Amino acid sequence: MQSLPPKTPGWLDWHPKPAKPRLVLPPGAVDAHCHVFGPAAEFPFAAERKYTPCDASKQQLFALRDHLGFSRNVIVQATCHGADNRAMVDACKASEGRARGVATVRRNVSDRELEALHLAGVRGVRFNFVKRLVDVTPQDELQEIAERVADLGWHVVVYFEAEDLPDLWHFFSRLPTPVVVDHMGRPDVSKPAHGPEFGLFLQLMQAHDNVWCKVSCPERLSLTGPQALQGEQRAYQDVVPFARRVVEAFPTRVLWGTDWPHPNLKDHMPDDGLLVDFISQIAPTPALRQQLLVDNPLRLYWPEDA
Ligand SMILES: O=C(O)c1cc(C(=O)O)oc(=O)c1
Repeated sequence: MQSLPPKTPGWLDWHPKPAKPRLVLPPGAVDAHCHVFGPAAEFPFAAERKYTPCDASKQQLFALRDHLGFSRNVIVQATCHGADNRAMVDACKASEGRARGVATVRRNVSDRELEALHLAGVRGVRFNFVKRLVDVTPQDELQEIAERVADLGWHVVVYFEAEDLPDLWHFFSRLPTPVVVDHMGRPDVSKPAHGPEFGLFLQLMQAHDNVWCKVSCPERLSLTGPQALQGEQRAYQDVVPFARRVVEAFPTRVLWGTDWPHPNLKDHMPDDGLLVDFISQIAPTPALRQQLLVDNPLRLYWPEDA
């Protein structure tokens, strides 16, 4: 039997026993950002990966979905699988229509491969600019991919660090699809939510009505906590002003996701039930939560049901 690669040193596995959220989610709520990892024995990780995670299977993801009270998932291709979308596609196909996917593809992807991804439930591609996660793909290659997937009605998900937005602004501005920004463009939350750095991100959304934002990953962005552990209902206070600004300014273009199984967290692994409770701090009214968790993700991923 082939031996499996060891996890990256210091790797934190997902929370084994998350609480039941206190927040009652609206019917039809979508966890619009989560991943599957392997299982490595069935779906090996990519040679070019920058980390080796624990396994996080589709069955475990669907069990979490049900436990937290979500109806559907959007499964985003994780960088540890490179452009080998088999684990994500397998999960989408097994979901009985309750999961859509976001893939990673290279310039040489064929039209038939794109069609097969579409049939499996894929509705977007992910472009990653975070240097600790991927080697840079030239922008002309990404532009070409964006133009091809635009014809399928897909969108582009982008992941980048706030300090890189000035350099990426022009590229993002020209993309011919909806553009969904992961994790609020990773603001440095030690800087003010009303300051120039986050202001530039808000300007991007203001200037381009095809730009959407995932108000996700407070556990990744927070510097001072408190962490979503041990029943904490007011977790990640330092992230709240950022996410709340986006939700209130652009209520029709925000999405939320758990980011389960939370790759590369270094200091703690959040309780996913308490992460769901965090939503009430950033989308304080039922109307905002209906848009964030149901109406917006349906428009993008299940337009036939919207
Ligand atoms: O910040 C991260 O480490 C991270 C990594 C990945 C991935 O490896 O795909 O996805 C995410 O949404 C976040």
